[in-house]
Amino acid sequence: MHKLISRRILELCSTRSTSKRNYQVTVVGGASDVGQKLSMLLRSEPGISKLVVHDTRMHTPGVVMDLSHIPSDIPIKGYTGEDMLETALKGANIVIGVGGIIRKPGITEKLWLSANTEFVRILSKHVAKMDSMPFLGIVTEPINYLVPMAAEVLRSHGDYDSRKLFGITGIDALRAQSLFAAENNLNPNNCYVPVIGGHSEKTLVPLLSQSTPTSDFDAKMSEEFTTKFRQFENKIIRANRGISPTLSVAYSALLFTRCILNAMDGQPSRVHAFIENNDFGTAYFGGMVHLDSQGVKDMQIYTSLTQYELHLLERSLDELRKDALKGKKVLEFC
Ligand SMILES: NC(=O)C1=CN([C@@H]2O[C@H](COP(=O)(O)OP(=O)(O)OC[C@H]3O[C@@H](n4cnc5c(N)ncnc54)[C@H](O)[C@@H]3O)[C@@H](O)[C@H]2O)C=CC1
Ligand SMILES: O=C([O-])CC(=O)C(=O)O
Repeated sequence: MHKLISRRILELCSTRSTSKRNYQVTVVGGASDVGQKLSMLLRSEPGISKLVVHDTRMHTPGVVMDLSHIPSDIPIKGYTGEDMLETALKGANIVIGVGGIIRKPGITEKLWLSANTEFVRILSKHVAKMDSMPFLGIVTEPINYLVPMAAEVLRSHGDYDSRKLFGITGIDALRAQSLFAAENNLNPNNCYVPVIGGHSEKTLVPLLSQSTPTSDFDAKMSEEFTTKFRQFENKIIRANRGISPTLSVAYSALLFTRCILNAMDGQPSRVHAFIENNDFGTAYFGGMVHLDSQGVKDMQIYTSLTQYELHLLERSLDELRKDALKGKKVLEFC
């Protein structure tokens, strides 16, 4: 039964929206590397009635003009500068936050963190002022504490609906799927490995015990898989000469948007994301989220985890508690 569900999850998330209704999607930080790629992918996504690209970068109009030369029946509009953020958000059903700063050589951890915190703080504050809360998906890192921080800002500035706030973490499931297929010499399209926990080396928990197809990894192989999987982020940054990945990240944000479009239309939909969830003794948790037209319905629960997976989960929860606290505390200094 579980295997069938897993396969279905894959089908659902990669199925294009067949939406007959129309929805506005606003990409904030849309002139960034990830934002441009995501906007290009969204340009031909059915179910979107209007694509809005917002960024503080002065070349944003050029990015929008470039995108407009890809023939599409989806109108596209661009806005530049923080004073235009309110206008860019107006009417949005889905808002994707992909701004801030990318990790790259010369950018210190402190600068990276403060720029990304500021980006998410400003975005959340403006979203809180909207007439009704749109679906808000955050790509900006570190997700483990910027999503809890966004919730705090939304709560203190307006009507906050926790069912509509998501950290976009589909990249983790895509990486686990690709690695599992490569290690087993399988077609990735037929593989699935659930990933729970958070979006950082110490909090990612791949569940090989729940894989499709069933894994015959012994304990040592499972540990090796987990280590390799958890190091993917650093490995790709190193291979990219110090720069964060953008292609697969944009693709995972496309899948996220698609799943939300399907859910808004009342179709069964599930998405891999980091959300407010108290079920595991921490305020926020990531995994496969079941959606309905109002947002989060519940999160997939897995049984029969191995001792090793339970140990990883315990350690992950400790870290997630600290990250959520950091997210709340960081606002005191803003
Ligand atoms: N969740 C994930 O797996 C990953 C997340 N990321 C995150 O995605 C974000 C974007 O990465 P890149 O596209 O490579 O960054 P980038 O450095 O190419 O661009 C960042 C963009 O954010 C814009 N921006 C900054 N403040 C803004 C504001 N207040 N309003 C509107 N726009 C604003 C900048 O003008 C710039 O265009 C980064 O924060 C990074 O942490 C990147 C890779 C993986
Ligand atoms: O933190 C970053 O910039 C990169 C990242 O999240 C990832 O590759 O999963």
